[in-house]
Amino acid sequence: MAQFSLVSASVGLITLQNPPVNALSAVLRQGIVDAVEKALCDPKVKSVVICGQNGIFCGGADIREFGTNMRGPPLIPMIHAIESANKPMVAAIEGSALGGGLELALGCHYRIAHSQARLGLPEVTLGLLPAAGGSQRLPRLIGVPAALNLITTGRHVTAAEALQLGIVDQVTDHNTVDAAVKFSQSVAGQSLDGRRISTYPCPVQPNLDAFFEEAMLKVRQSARGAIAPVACVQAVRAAATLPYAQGMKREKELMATLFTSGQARALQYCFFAQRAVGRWSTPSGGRWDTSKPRPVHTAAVIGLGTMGRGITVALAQTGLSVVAVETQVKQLTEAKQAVSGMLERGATRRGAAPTPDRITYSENIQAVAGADLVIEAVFEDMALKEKVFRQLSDVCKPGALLCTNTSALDIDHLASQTRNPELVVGMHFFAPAHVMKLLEVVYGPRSSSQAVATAMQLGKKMGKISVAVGNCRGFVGNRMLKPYLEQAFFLLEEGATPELVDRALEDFGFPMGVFKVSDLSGLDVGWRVRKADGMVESGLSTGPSARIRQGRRYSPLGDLLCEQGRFGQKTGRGWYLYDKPGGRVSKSDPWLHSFLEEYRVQQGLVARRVDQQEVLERCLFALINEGFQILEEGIAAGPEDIDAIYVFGYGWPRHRGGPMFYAGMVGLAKVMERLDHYHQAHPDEPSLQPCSLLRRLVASGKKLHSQL
Ligand SMILES: CC(C)(COP(=O)(O)OP(=O)(O)OC[C@H]1O[C@@H](n2cnc3c(N)ncnc32)[C@H](O)[C@@H]1OP(=O)(O)O)[C@@H](O)C(=O)NCCC(=O)NCCSC(=O)CC(=O)CCCCCCCCCCCCC(=O)O
Ligand SMILES: NC(=O)C1=CN([C@@H]2O[C@H](COP(=O)(O)OP(=O)(O)OC[C@H]3O[C@@H](n4cnc5c(N)ncnc54)[C@H](O)[C@@H]3O)[C@@H](O)[C@H]2O)C=CC1
Repeated sequence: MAQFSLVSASVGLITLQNPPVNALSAVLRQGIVDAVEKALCDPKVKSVVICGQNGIFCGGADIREFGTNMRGPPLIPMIHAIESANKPMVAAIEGSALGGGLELALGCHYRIAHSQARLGLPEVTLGLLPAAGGSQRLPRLIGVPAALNLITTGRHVTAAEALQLGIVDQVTDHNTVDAAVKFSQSVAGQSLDGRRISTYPCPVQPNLDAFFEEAMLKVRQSARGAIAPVACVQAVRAAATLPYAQGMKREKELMATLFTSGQARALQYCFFAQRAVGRWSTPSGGRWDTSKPRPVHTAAVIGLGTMGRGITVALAQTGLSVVAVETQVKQLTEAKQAVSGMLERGATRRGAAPTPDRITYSENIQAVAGADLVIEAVFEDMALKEKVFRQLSDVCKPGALLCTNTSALDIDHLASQTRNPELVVGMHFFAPAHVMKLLEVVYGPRSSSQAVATAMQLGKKMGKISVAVGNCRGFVGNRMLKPYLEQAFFLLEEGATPELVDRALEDFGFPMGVFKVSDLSGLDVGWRVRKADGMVESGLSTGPSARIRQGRRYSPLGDLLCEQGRFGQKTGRGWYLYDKPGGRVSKSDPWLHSFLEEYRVQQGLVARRVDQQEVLERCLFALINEGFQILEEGIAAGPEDIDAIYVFGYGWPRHRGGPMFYAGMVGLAKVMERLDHYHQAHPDEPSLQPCSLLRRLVASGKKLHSQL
């Protein structure tokens, strides 16, 4: 609802009341309409202030209403009524003014913001555009380039930037409502003619056609198939070229195409999934709302290679004291330099002071004795990790949490090396650890709920999307990656090229195809794992048995490349060619194509035409099938957990909602039918056999997601 009160004898104060973020639900919209009418009819009221309760102006339209039969007064006439009022309407912005919230404020004649407030039009991140006049008013207020930037990226701006851009009229460090009330009194009675943004001409944009062509090219490149950014550019173009009323018509048409789109549903699902994963639970009864995390003031990191360095930076940036241990002197020296460089660059980006003084370096594990939490990031070698965990168990103070950043190894086995296995969890960061948003918190059967709660809370403080998952080989993300990679290799054997497979995946929306990613992370990483698993036989034998390992189809292609010293970008050659070792730009490699042809001849394989659809179905459905298996085993608590992991850690296109949501969009029956089809053609590939949960869901007609 919206509360109306008279303050300072002549100011009508309208307070938006819909916790937690004052989203513009039907009830709130009705409340605003009623309160505005009251204020305009009351002769005692000379000016009006609109604010939000509990320190937040408004988080925008109520996203939960989308997709339902929306009732209540529509936003657009409500905002027009505010703008056309003959008494000054002032928005008092505290906390956030986002989406419809900012559009409401843009309908007001003046905007006063608290210095800590943040403003933005994030609709594009939900697959929409600012369709309550935002796409037409903002360019008129701040000019086309600045408005286009905010609308196509959805980024939030600080109050200071909003003032500089001209979105707000004043910024205060004091009580925003008091400041707005005073301000409204000072302008009461003045003409409002120059204050109605819809009447402003849009500032002239030089070289309009070229400007919008370039803008469209840019969003198409970065949107990777997302439709909302494209519609946002079209809407702003309408603002720049059409009178306001016609621009509004165009805004509405564009919104109509977005509003019911699958992409909007997927993006809105991601918004809630990102929040849902914070409400974790474990099979042993641990829960987010009943488990109390332990305080963490000092953290330690063991091993300062690629991951340890990033983790150290992320911890220091969170404000913790960090003890960083590395046994190799050369690595330690390099790590110190790298960490201070990363901290400096991070501070420059955020406009904050660097924080290297919070880090103590040591070559000796004894230095971690005072830490509340330790994260081990030494080589992926079980014997080494066992030794480190035994040492930690001896050295650390009682109650210290012992975490491992292992990508795949058994957490419970590591816990068994310590005196307090209940204090051991996985904290699986993703490279680069100070940048990537995802953190898998892996609990073993003996991990205490307090240990899980502590790691989850620390992840949140570090700005990560933390997802609690059970203990199995590869946990959730890497486990699902295995069948995906496997299918990509098989497709090469059957006639595809790395370019074809990557193109299909990139067209689907991944930032990089599977072979480019392999080149980036290093082909030797998987090779080492396959060797440790006893899968690698050196040299190439021929005949079908050469491609069967442990009773299932196996492709030695990756191993053969590694034997040639082709480790990817680091060696300048992998699935692609690079101009030098460490080069970043991939080129098609004729050698690789001849190699594939020779390999097929040697193996008696006849290349056939593989199309993009087969690439997507085999790679993605095999990955999704593993996701169902993971759900069935209870390794992930729900589909949101898997989807969040893939969207935030593996580049799954957000506008497709994550693999499990995508399966629902495609239709579970179709996914199962295609898997069955491919499994019949390839009976030696168990990852193509639909798992029993998928079969049961299809048989019962049940859905995995209530949104679908
Ligand atoms: C606001 C925040 C910055 C706060 O952050 P924080 O404090 O960290 O809290 P959170 O944990 O994020 O949130 C707490 C809690 O609140 C829920 N929540 C947050 N925002 C919303 C919201 N807007 N709606 C509903 N619920 C919300 C959140 O989920 C949490 O709950 P939980 O999930 O249970 O844990 C932060 O929350 C934030 O960033 N929020 C989102 C801001 C945002 O994106 N706003 C934009 C919303 S979209 C919008 O405003 C669009 C419009 O206004 C346009 C409307 C026009 C509609 C016209 C329709 C016409 C259609 C025509 C087509 C016709 C088709 C046809 O012809 O049929
Ligand atoms: N590289 C990646 O992309 C990711 C790696 N991981 C995991 O993180 C862990 C570390 O991986 P990377 O950082 O890539 O390895 P790395 O090889 O870059 O670094 C490991 C570091 O540990 C040091 N070290 C070895 N034994 C030590 C000991 N006893 N005490 C202190 N330091 C010791 C080494 O000298 C080296 O500097 C592995 O378990 C890996 O599986 C997890 C996610 C992603």
